[in-house]
This record gives sequence, structure tokens and C-alpha cells, in this order.
Amino acid sequence: TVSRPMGLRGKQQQGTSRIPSQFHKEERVAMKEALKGAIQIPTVSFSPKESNTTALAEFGEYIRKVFPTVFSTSCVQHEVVGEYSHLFTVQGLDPSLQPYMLLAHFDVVPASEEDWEVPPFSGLERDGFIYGRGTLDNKNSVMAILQALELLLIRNYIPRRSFFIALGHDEEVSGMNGAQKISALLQARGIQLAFLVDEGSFIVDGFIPSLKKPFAMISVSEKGAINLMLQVNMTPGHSSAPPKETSIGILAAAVSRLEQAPMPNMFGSGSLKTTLQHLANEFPFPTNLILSNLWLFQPLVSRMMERNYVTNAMVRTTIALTMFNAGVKVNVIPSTAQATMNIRIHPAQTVQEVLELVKNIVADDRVQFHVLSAFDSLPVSPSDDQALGYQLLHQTIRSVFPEVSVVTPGICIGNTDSRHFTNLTTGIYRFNPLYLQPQDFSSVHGINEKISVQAYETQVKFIFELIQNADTYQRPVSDLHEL
Ligand SMILES: CCCCCCCCCCCCCCCCCC(=O)N[C@@H](Cc1ccccc1)C(=O)O
Ligand SMILES: [Zn+2]
Ligand SMILES: [Zn+2]
Repeated sequence: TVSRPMGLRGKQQQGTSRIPSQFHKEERVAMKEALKGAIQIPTVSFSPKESNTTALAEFGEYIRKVFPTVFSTSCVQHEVVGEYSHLFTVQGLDPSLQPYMLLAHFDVVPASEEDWEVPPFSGLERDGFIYGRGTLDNKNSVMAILQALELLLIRNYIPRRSFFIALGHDEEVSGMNGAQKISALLQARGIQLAFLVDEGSFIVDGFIPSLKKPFAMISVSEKGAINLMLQVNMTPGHSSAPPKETSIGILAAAVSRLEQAPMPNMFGSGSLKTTLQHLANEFPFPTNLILSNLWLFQPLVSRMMERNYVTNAMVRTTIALTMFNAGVKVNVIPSTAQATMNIRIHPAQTVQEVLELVKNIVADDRVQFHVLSAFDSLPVSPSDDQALGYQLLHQTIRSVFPEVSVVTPGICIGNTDSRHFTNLTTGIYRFNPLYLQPQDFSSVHGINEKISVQAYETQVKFIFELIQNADTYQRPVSDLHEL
């Protein structure tokens, strides 16, 4: 499918000429150095209660220093929210246009020095790549958004459509103090957004072996989640005379049953089916035929999707055992054993349905269930011809990445700060304008996270174009006739 963005025409905004996304050599050097400096500030979120607050504050000082025009232009207002997060309001010339939001986060997950080829907070450049924690998740977006705005303002660009830039400081530990407070603040001000763009998907390359060409996936929803703790209490005692069953044994058997019984495959009622239908013609024979006839081959394709961890996560609710605690001494049988799991809910299921399934699989009354937190999957944002945010992303992908022939809606298997903004818009799109291969995906929250200098420049270019495209949008002619 060579899909074209509908409803957008490449017209210039009246009175303001389009600014080409070409950057001088000095600007390109400055932009990569600015990213390196951002990586060097260890803005680590360890837990909801523990983060490197010195680094979070330093980051605020840093962006003031490297983006002076953003902070000194009268059409841009800046506020600190929740102590460390940042909200920029860029006032456009035309108040009749509904504002949008660009969202990103600058906290990062921890990184242990010894496993990396280069120190994770060095921002070192090697063979055309900048290394470090946050280069893909998500300081690249934070810096690229501010960089693009800085460059537009330096060129005297005045936006027509107002927009917000929200930069969260605690996304990696749930976003309750950053994104959620920004959302509440804007709601109190009566703001409704036309759409919002956040992290969460990419131009994906090499995740499906027979698909040789990369394609852009814009995530229009994200999975729900449950953090669930299972606990077994039994009588403690001397290990020399053990009972037939212990708290540890009972709990281990319960979690093993969960691992052995995956949740049902929901391929038929999920967005991966739509994604694959968009991609059908990109596959060689006979896969193209199979994907074009899912009415017949759905059972086969749904099983194929289970073979890879990422596509498996797109077709079902997954359960990851992440913490297991019991016992304090080698000759003491402990009274309590606890296992904590992180469940990611497929949009076709609810929190309640999943909890019921889990209870039925565990099927042991001695196992207690403690729901630590839970939320359903996020609403599906529109991706039709009239969906402004989706169409603007589509248009911008086609102009900045002309080699990418397919743009498709998809689902984000992780959670993002964007989930705190459902009160402000129905158009939430998760897309990072970067190529992502399976090895890059492993580096996110893993080791040797890196971004190529060229990819970062392209990300800046993408946002530079997106902001201008948001100002030149015109409703399709067919729509106007209906008025
Ligand atoms: C046709 C199929 C093709 C396959 C495409 C493969 C695409 C792979 C792209 C995957 C991108 C996943 C990006 C996920 C971003 C999630 C960010 C994140 O880690 N968020 C945390 C947030 C969180 C939530 C709650 C508590 C603490 C943190 C997360 O754990 O989800
Ligand atoms: Zn992230
Ligand atoms: Zn992350």
C-alpha cells in the first residue's frame, strides 16, 4: 500500500513563507554537541520515590543555556511544573486554530558502567554515533523538539497554530509528578488539544524476517497494565523437619502455571491485524497472499506472530515475573513468599477479565492476590482521513523519509506519559522519527544505547517540518463542500 496522507495540501501558510529544513555546518555541530551535553547529565529515575534530583535541576539550567532563543522569545512562555518538569506554551498567531502538544521525557533508567562499551553518561561520539543512556529514550526527543523550535525562532518563524511542549521528569517511574501534573494544569486552564505526539513507536526495520523494507508505525493506542503481587503465608518452622509444602513451593508452582499458560491470542481483535493488512503488499509471495486473505489464514498468521517476543506482545496480554522474595536464613522455613508480576493488557481485554483468568490459572486459595496498580488499555486514536494529528505525521514522514512507503497505525506495547493526557485529546500519537532495528530495541533500557548523528539531525528536521505542517493544514475540499 502506497498510502498518501489525505486532506493535507502542501500549501504555504498565507503571509509566511516556508522555511527550508536545511542547517548550516555550525548549527549541525552545535546540535549534536547539545545532545551530548544532555546525555552527560545523569537524570536517573530509580523508583517513584528516588531520583537524581540534582541532575533533574541541572537539566533545567542546561536547556536554558543551550536554547537561549526559546527562553527569550516573547511568544514562548515557560513554566516549571512538579518541581522539575517543563511546560512551554508557544503562542500562535491564529487563535482559531486548536493547539497541539509535543511531549517527551528527560529522565532515564539506570545504567551500570561496567556492561557498556563506553560510559553510559559520557555522550561520547564514536564512528558517527553518540552513545549514552537516553540517546533513544528519550533525551533525543526532548533535545530535538527544543532544537527545532530554537532554529525556527532564529529564522524569525512565527507559528500560526499554538502548541505546547511538555517535558516530563519522571516518565520512567509512571509520570505522576510530571506529565500528570502538566495535564491537570492544562485541564484547569480549559485547554483542549487537537492532538499530541509522544514517544512509543518508530520506523521499524527487521522485526518481521520476510519483510525487507522498513515501515513507519504510528501507535494509536497502548496496552493496559497490572502490577500484581501474589503472596503465600504458611506456618514457619525448622528446616530439619519440613512440611510437604512450603510457602515458597506453593508460590513457585503457582507462578510456573502462569508461565506455562499464556493468555489467549487476541490477534483477530487487535490492531496488529490492521497493521499487517496495510503491509500485505510489501511481503514476497506467498505471504502477501496470506496477509491479503486473513479471513482464511488468520489462525496461521496469529500463530506466526507468537514466534517473536515483540509481535507476541502485540497479540496477547503478557505476564512478566519481575520480583520474587522469600526467606532470610538457610535453615528457617519462611512464613511468607511473595512474587510480583508486571502484566500488560491487550486492548481486547480488561483489567477485571485478566485478573479472573490469572486467578483461574493459579487455582489455589492459599495464594493471595494484591493488585498494586492497574489500568485498562488506552483509547484508540483516530487514523482516518480526518484525523489531523495522524495525517500531519503521515505527511511529514513522507516528506522527510521519502524512502518509507508504508505508514500504518499500530499499538505501543509499553506505556508512555501520553496516557496522562486522555482528558485533553482523543488524538494521541506515539511516534519517534527514527529507524529502529531489533538490536536498537534491546539497547533501550539495555546496554550501549546510541543514536547516529545523522539520525538525530533527521529527527530535528522532522520536528522542524512538523511544526510548519501543523500551520499549513487545510481541511479537505470534500469536507468544505459539506458545510
Ligand atoms: C508488524 C509488527 C512489527 C513489530 C514492530 C515492533 C515495534 C517495536 C517498537 C517497540 C517500541 C516500544 C517502545 C515502548 C516505549 C515505552 C516506554 C517505557 O518503557 N515506559 C515504561 C513506563 C512506565 C510505566 C509504569 C511504571 C513505570 C514506567 C513502561 O514500563 O512501559
Ligand atoms: Zn521513554
Ligand atoms: Zn524508557
